[in-house]
Amino acid sequence: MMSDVDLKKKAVGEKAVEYIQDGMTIGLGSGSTVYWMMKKLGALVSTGLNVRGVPSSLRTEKWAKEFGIPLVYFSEVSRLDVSIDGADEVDRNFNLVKGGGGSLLREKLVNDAADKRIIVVDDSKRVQQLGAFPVPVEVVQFGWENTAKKLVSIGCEPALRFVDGERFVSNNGNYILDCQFSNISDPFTLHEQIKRTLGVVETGLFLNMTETIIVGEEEGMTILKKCAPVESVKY
Ligand SMILES: O=C[C@H](O)[C@H](O)[C@H](O)COP(=O)(O)O
Repeated sequence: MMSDVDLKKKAVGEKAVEYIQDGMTIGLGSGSTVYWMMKKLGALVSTGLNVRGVPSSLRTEKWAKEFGIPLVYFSEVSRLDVSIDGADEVDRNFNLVKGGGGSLLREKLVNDAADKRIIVVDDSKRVQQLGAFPVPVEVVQFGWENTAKKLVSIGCEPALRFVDGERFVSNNGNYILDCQFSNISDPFTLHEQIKRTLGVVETGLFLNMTETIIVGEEEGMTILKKCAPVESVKY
């Protein structure tokens, strides 16, 4: 049986597919919420919807192939019509923490190329202020220990990510440092500080990178849109 959280993820993932129209090129995000969007999208493709997707991770690429979603190389498209992605935290200013699954760099590249960016989350991801979830920071492997020390000096506790007892290596061949800050009052300044650190490739702070957030709740969902009234969908 599916857990309550999984039911919420499934509901918002499937809802996001309503934003997709025939002929669109779609940025396919990563993670367990996006999985449901892709499954539904695959079903629509099998009944004739004509779309193509750019995957933001190898796992997403695998799912796309499994669900029959046609893919196109990122290098072959200049813009995407829409991107649909998950997040680890969303604040009320539409800023996000992403990268819990380690796909932040490709996700940022893909989302940045989209004309419309939709985020799908369950309500446990909504926060007053970013930072309870440690900010994933992708760093080059060479000299990562020194990069980590530099990050300590800007006020965080970085932890090298391990998965199944092994050092996690991103799809780009880099390590991830999960950086716990005690308080992220200004995510924009923090992002710039981290980016200026030698050895850092990208941060999981996605700032001003979405206009629509679909939040799955117990009895429905809330659709948050920048500069538009909140929509409530009840079951
Ligand atoms: O690197 C992973 C991504 O940023 C995911 O979109 C994020 O971690 C949310 O994943 P999930 O939908 O599985 O909670």
